[in-house]
Amino acid sequence: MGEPQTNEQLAEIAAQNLEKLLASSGIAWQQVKAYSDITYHKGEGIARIAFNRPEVRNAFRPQTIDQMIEAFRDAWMDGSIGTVLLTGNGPSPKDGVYAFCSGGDQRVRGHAGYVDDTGLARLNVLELQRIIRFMPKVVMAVVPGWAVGGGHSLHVVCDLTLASKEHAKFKQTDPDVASFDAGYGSAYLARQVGQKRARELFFLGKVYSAEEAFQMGMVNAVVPHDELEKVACEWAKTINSKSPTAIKMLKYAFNLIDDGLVGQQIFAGETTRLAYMTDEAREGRDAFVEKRRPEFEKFPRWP
Ligand SMILES: CC(C)(COP(=O)(O)OP(=O)(O)OC[C@H]1O[C@@H](n2cnc3c(N)ncnc32)[C@H](O)[C@@H]1OP(=O)(O)O)[C@@H](O)C(=O)NCCC(=O)NCCSC(=O)c1cc(O)c2ccccc2c1O
Repeated sequence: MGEPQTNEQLAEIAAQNLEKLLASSGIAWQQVKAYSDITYHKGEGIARIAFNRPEVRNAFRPQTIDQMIEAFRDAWMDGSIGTVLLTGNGPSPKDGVYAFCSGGDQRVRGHAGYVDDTGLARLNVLELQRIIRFMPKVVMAVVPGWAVGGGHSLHVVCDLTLASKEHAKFKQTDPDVASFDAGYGSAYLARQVGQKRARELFFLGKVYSAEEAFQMGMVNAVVPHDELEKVACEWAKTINSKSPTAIKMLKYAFNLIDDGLVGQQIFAGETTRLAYMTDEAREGRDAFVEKRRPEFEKFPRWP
């Protein structure tokens, strides 16, 4: 891309790219908080959380994931947010290539994990996966470019994936760098694309286009690149127009069979919340507080 540029020039190009990207959605985004490795915006009931290290294909280091976890927890607790978009800013100011995420930053991989500022070796992307999986809101992966390694696994764990027709590329490099996501990244992928395809993805590490990923069943829609953010926000608005309880219970219902007792616990927890909202439950609580016998005979035994 022409002459080598200074870090300041690259930062300026990246900032301009981000401005264009945010404007392309048609949402009046509000920045929630400034971070070093991610960006976090909210608007019209949608949270947009993005990797912001485009010069390394949005590879993550431990602090990237710590920041992601903080943003996701905020979106989880914010009652005005119905849908979260997980994406990667770009393109790279160095060479114009787009990325969703290229997985763990191999430059900070130590002996036993990815080393943070305190010297601790971490695998905290697994915690982020669990938040995406267990939060009661729809999380949509918006894939503008490379989704690779641990970045591929993140799109797999999201509820939905939209991919750029021109630039999205899917690739599993884990065995190339002697790593393996033996949880959602592989086993849940097999639920989406079938056992043979999932094994092919991991064992061969080939590159798949958005269209191929769609045909396989791991992408919901292939979208012209310039419309990706806009379409993602349209999908989010449609989801947000529906019953929040129904969406939450459906997400947990879809998860349940693959999540074992944790899945049952989460689904059951939400049925407890619904039960707490009944007159029958209020009677149980009130009778205890008022030190009297609960009058449960008032309540029907629904067939
Ligand atoms: C993503 C690519 C296929 C893109 O190829 P391309 O040719 O377009 O770009 P370059 O290779 O030239 O990259 C440009 C620039 O970015 C740097 N970079 C890219 N990816 C990373 C990365 N992951 N870490 C560090 N740096 C990266 C690259 O070095 C270039 O820098 P320059 O300074 O030279 O400009 C291709 O880049 C690629 O294959 N990348 C590596 C993908 C990869 O192997 N990722 C790690 C997989 S393992 C993983 O992610 C993982 C993490 C976990 O925390 C786990 C936890 C628990 C279980 C499993 C885990 C896990 O598997």
